[in-house]
Amino acid sequence: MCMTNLRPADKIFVALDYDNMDDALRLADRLGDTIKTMKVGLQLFFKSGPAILDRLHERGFQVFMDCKFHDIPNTVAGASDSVTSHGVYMFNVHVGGGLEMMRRAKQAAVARAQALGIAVPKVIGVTQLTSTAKQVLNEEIGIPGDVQSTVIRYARLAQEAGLDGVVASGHEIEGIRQACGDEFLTVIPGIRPVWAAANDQVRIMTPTDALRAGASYLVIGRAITHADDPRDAALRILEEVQQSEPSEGPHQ
Ligand SMILES: O=c1ccn([C@@H]2O[C@H](COP(=O)(O)O)[C@@H](O)[C@H]2O)c(=O)[nH]1
Repeated sequence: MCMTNLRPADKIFVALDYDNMDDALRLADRLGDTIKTMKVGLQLFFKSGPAILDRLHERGFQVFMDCKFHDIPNTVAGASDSVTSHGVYMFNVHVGGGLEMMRRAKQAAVARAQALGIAVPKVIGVTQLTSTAKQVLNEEIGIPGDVQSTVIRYARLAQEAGLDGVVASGHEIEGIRQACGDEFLTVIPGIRPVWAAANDQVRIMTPTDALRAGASYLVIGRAITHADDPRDAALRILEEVQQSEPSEGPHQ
């Protein structure tokens, strides 16, 4: 699928990082006429269980299940089978789990989706978290060199395993596209409009710059969810990115 044909709003995933389903659904409902995909992470999932996926699907949203599986191949295959049975649009695994783990995740997703006659979810590899700085990578995690080189190496590995794309920061989009091609998805968190706080994110980029760099999708949480008026913040972000994509005129 050519991501460049998507409307800017369809490239934005809103991170529903809430501790209860009511707040999550309230925000989703406020954005439902604009945003198509909601991201469910572990905080919300542990409180709501799979019911949150059903409630979002009933409302017509696609779901990116951000569970970041990282375990032995057999366990990740089982988890991938289970998450696929919920009809999610996308889920992710850590590239650090290795080739076999990623291959098994993808195979399990394909097998379960085919058995159910549903679309195969996009399986995405997490490279290095956007909260990770070079110093942390080198001195705590123990990987030498710059973040960009590691992210690109991980992206190549994810592609070799048959994954559909990777999670990375905006700063690595160009390198990933050069290494893995334009069809390989880049899912980009650490997105911060100039008017939003960085919080715990380190490798940040504005929505406009990330889309200009070729991001397939942007993941945006607190810039929207912690705003005084989350809907207004989402619309402001959309206005900013639409101005940077003049060719998208008819969809705006
Ligand atoms: O490297 C990563 C991987 C995942 N995330 C997730 O994205 C959102 C970002 O939220 P913000 O509030 O916009 O910072 C959050 O749910 C993370 O778990 C990430 O930030 N970085």
